[in-house]
Amino acid sequence: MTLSGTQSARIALDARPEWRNQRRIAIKIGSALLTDSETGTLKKAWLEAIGDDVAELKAQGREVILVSSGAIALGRRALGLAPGALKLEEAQASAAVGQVTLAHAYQTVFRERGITTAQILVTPGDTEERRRYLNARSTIATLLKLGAVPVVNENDTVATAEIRYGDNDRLAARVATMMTADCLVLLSDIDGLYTAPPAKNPHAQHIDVVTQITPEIEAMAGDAGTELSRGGMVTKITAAKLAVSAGTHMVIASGKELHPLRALANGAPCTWFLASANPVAARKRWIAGTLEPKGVVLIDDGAARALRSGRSLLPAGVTGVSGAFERGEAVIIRDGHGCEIGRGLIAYCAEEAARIAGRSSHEIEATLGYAGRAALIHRDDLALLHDLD
Ligand SMILES: Nc1ncnc2c1ncn2[C@@H]1O[C@H](COP(=O)(O)OP(=O)(O)O)[C@@H](O)[C@H]1O
Ligand SMILES: N[C@@H](CCC(=O)OP(=O)(O)O)C(=O)O
Repeated sequence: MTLSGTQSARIALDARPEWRNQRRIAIKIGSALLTDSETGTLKKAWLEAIGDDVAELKAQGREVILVSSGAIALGRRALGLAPGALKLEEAQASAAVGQVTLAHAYQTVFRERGITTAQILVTPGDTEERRRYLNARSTIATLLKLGAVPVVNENDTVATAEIRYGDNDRLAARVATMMTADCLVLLSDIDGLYTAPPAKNPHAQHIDVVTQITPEIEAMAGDAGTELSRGGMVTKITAAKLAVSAGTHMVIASGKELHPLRALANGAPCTWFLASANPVAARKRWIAGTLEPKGVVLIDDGAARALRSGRSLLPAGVTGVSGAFERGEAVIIRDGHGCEIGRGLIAYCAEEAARIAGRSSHEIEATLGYAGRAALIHRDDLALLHDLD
């Protein structure tokens, strides 16, 4: 049976995922939390408290990715722009100024806690186009492996109206799903979703858990955004749809008080949107079922055994390549009998893949003239038939 929104509101709190089981966590921080709307400056004490919270999460062995807004809000005041709506070019100029302040503030506060931060500026193309998606994913994965905290924002200075997210809620959902995060936390000025916009509906009720995003749930969001914050609840629900369909839980929690992540761990009120699958399984299904394969890679028996035991596909095990594909596109992998054993996102275009087929990884540089990735298909980008339900 499908639960409606109001039924899901009555689901017992024990339906919430355990906070302690969330190993890779993306956290979105909105402009209104981080900046003072009167002075257009950073709220230093708030950022210090987030630094403490993230340090605690990292000490528990978790990986943290921050998606932080605030560049436009910080930059506009420095440029002397009057309050009110900004033209696109003014917003972009403000972001160029404010992003420097923002990145420096994170670097300073986190360094005091022994944490290295890294700035990642992305456009929708970087998270959605296959070729660039692999680059963004692999850079962020490397930073996480090395213990750093990536601080992501949209590359507002170059993104034009048609090709930008515009709000960081959806950007955060894309980043979280691209990184197969277990959960995405949207820190907001409100402690979750209510049955109606609370400012206009004093009797609106708080919703603890959403198991399915029905039209009834979507209708609960009011108008989008304010001058300082772009999305309102509308973009948060869109973000929730993106997240849960890719296996990432999403939670909306209040960031108004200091130490909001500690509060979340201690059971503060919030709204969880539940994903039905885990993010790794959901990504494998996406690779296997959603993407249209653009080519075929034939592999030998040794490579087939290596893949089945969880290894990446190296060029040495490839006996043939066909089709026209770009780096990052999906291909079918067939064994020596011509049977499909799985699909994957390939790290080289068709022409390059054919040239390195059968060669060992250390010959890649001499063959192609540049040092590419050792694996033709990384194990994280593989979906083998025997792994799928
Ligand atoms: N059904 C709803 N439940 C909760 N908040 C809602 C709802 N509909 C609209 N809102 C508004 O959405 C706001 C949060 O979004 P927003 O201002 O964009 O915050 P942020 O800066 O955190 O992205 C709330 O303060 C509230 O006014
Ligand atoms: N990329 C923009 C953020 C835009 C945005 O989504 O703001 P918010 O609604 O505060 O999360 C900036 O840094 O100003």
